[in-house]
Amino acid sequence: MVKARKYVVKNYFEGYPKREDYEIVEYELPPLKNGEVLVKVEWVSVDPYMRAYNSRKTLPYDQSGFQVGLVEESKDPRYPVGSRIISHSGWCDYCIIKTFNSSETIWDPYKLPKLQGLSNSLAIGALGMPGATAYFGFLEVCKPKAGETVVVSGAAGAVGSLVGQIAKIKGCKVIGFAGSDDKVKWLEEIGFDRAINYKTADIAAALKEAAPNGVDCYFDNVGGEVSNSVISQMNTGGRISVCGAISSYNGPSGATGNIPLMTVLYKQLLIQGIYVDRWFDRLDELIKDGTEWIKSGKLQPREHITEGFENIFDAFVGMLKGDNYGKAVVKL
Ligand SMILES: NC(=O)C1=CN([C@@H]2O[C@H](COP(=O)(O)OP(=O)(O)OC[C@H]3O[C@@H](n4cnc5c(N)ncnc54)[C@H](OP(=O)(O)O)[C@@H]3O)[C@@H](O)[C@H]2O)C=CC1
Ligand SMILES: CCCCCC(=O)/C=C/[C@H]1[C@H](O)CC(=O)[C@@H]1CCCCCCC(=O)O
Repeated sequence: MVKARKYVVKNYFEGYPKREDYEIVEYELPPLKNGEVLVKVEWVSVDPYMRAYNSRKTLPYDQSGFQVGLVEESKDPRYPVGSRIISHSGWCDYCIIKTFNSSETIWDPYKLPKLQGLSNSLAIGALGMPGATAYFGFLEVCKPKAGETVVVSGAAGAVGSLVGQIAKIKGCKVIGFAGSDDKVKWLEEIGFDRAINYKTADIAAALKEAAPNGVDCYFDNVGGEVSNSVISQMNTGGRISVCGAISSYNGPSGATGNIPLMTVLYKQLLIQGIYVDRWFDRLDELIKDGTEWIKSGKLQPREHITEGFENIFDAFVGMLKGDNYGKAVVKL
């Protein structure tokens, strides 16, 4: 019998999640059935949606989340002992994964893609769900052209830092918004033409100065005041990919600001909300381009690594508060 631990959410969050909103439950895993594998979890992801979806769930619930796991016992020949599996099995240290419905949706388990020697953690970051969000959500919706001006909010985070770098690969001018001067410095080091600290700058004035000819593409991770300012400065025919609205997740629900609809109208802007799920069947395209770009140094995926099962909660709240540069992951 294998003993496992998992995080169970007991409460609806008020403001930032609190440690007492979670309980760590220890339990014994049952024997494996056909079509199941026993997995030792190696990497766990902490993501903003875990905050945003809390109010929609029935309590109590097991905290979901992507993870990379090592197969220690197998009753599915497709996943032999010693192989690795990506699944949405949540914050736990051991688990049993049902493999029968592999790879039908983004929440089904799938084999760790071939990462050519890169860290397996990238499979839940730049070469996994957040990477696919950046790659498809930006390229398919914003359809950037070389020379265009691209703005990214949440630019120093997992998705945003990739979008900005992909935009540079595509020959665009890139401006990012992030929450500290040190993040601004890092973004400029990895190739952003300009980064702006949204907490201290006059957002509209700083953007006007950084993008005197207006904005063609906007990849929005945050909503709120930043988005209102950016949308107000879009050029005719501009494209906006609405990926997230984290400025509203920890506060009163729906507090995403006022979209300047008259600008949308007279600039004929395209605004599209995206859910990465819809591109999941094209993950191989991300893996191909992403590994190539990383290996050649064109894309530098940064990870903010916290160690230890007991520290997953702290990593989660730290990410919500902006501690992370790039993808926040936990190594068990
Ligand atoms: N649509 C989809 O399919 C998907 C959507 N998403 C969305 O993408 C966004 C980014 O996710 P992800 O890259 O994983 O997370 P990040 O790695 O960007 O981490 C969250 C970041 O949000 C920033 N932040 C926190 N509070 C605020 C605020 N009030 N205003 C502005 N920024 C804030 C912090 O950076 P800072 O220091 O700069 O404030 C923090 O680092 C989220 O909105 C998420 O929900 C993610 C994956 C899939
Ligand atoms: C309502 C807030 C929108 C948040 C946008 C966002 O971050 C979406 C992320 C999803 C992405 O499309 C793929 C995912 O895995 C993320 C959502 C996962 C939803 C599962 C929620 C239910 C659960 O906790 O089991």
